[in-house]
Amino acid sequence: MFTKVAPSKDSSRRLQLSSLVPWCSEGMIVCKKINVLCLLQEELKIPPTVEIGTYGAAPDPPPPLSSDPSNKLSSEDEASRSFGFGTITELQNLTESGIRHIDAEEPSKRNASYSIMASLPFPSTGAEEMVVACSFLVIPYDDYNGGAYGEGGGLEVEVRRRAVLPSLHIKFLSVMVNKVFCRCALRLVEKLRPYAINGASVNMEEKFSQLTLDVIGLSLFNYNFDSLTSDSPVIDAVYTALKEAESRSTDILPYWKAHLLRKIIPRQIKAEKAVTIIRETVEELIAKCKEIVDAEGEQINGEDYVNDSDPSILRFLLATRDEVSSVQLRDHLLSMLVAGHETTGSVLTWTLYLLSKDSSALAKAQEEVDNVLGGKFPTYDDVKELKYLTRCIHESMRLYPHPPVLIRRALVADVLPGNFKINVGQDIMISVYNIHRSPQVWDGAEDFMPERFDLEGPVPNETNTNFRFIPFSGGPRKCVGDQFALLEAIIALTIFLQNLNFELVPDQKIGMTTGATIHTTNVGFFGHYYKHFLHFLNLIA
Ligand code: HEM
Repeated sequence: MFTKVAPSKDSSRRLQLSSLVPWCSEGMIVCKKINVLCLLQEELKIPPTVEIGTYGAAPDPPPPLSSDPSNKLSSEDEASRSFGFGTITELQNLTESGIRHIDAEEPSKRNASYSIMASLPFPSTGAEEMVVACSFLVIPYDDYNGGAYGEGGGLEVEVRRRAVLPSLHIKFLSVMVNKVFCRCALRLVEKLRPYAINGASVNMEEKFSQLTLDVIGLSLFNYNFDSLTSDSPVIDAVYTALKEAESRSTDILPYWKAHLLRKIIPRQIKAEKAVTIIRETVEELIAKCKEIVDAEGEQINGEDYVNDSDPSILRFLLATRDEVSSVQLRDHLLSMLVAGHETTGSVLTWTLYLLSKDSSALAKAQEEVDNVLGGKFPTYDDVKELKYLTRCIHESMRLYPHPPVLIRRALVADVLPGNFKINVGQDIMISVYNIHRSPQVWDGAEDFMPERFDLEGPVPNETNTNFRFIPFSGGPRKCVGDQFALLEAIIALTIFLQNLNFELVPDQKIGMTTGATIHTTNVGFFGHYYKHFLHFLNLIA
């Protein structure tokens, strides 16, 4: 998305948003590929292998935890299984029509991922999926694995979450606001100033991607990618690996699982090299940090421990001295790098885009920023007062959720609300995009209306919206970085709005293309056909 910038103060904080980075293949091709994949899987009777965001070779399909389907709940039990906000029966009542018929008569003839995808009518109302989302996102690890950012089995995910969650405490977040988020955002503004002065347009998707890479590097390992300023082999490697992860999520066949092919196909050779560079860099950072922690005999003092000279998550994790190997630590950190980089960059891109299309919302957000901060840097406490801007970000995540689809693989046979019969090894895909844009779920579903989320009410999440709003997913696999990401996005936009005005470069046809997140693209389609097409694409991408 290209934008034109102008310095704030005198005339304006104006930046022109314009065209786009087609990172991924054009949408129609993606959706055809997935269809073909599903048909092939059905034909060959192999479990689906759609993966998003994994590094390196994918693990083998997990063995079922329970080989005895009779251990499953009876239908009465099923109906009364509680999900914290109601039983399945109540959930079904959330939609007027309940779940639509979805080829449930002959489930054994189909692979469920195909079955579920094919039988939800396109465009789906979103309401059906909301009900399913309510139920299976909150089911414990043992029953479903696979997430948007990796396929780790239940235990692996639990270990990872237990390891990283304590590091994201409030004190850490407030230190990050000051030491990392504000500084990186200011650096972005400095980088944009020349564009503003010269009246040149700028690709904001690229700039936000660089910003969020710098932020996540500093926060995770106190490593400055400095991608806003420079190019380096490590930055190249990160982008190559991320792009590969995204491409794999839409490849027709997972040919890259074959060891030999990984050694001869140029794209795979490049990807393997990139992953090696990243792994070695992170291993080096871990080793260095470990040396310092050991030399200082550092001991953690309390749950909200932050080291002043190095407040990173790596330092916290090493100082806690939990039983975790360097390889595990490296993989925890890399999964956070993948999960936390492009997502936040995309949220920033689309929020800016939406604000550029709605001058009254933009004016309100700018006014709030000026009133609350009066030109000073935002602190952790100030963020609570930036209510309108925060709702703009929520509304942007409603319209453009990243990732647009959540994936789970069933480890045991199950029956979801609406009598969706699920067999072991089958994939279930929930289109967050459809839920978030469903007219049965939202009034003015396609409109950008930040006020729909009460400014004085609680921050919207999956629980207080009954799974109508699930940008960070929900249940045991919910995003661990939700608070971090929200703060990062609020601070970046605040500093951006304080310093720059912006407008879209006129006459652009901005569209979407999906990978692990929704990217902007100027390969556009118009009107109803385009929307219809996207609905379809996002349901199965
Ligand atoms: C606005 C930005 C972000 C969005 C929209 C987002 C959204 C999500 C979603 C939807 C999931 C998948 C959950 C599922 O499969 O049910 C997820 C997982 C995850 N996110 Fe985020 N995320 C964001 C930023 C971050 C950041 C900044 C971090 C790290 C600091 C992070 C760390 C993770 C991790 C580690 C997982 C995997 C959890 C697991 O393996 O169970 N995310 N995120």
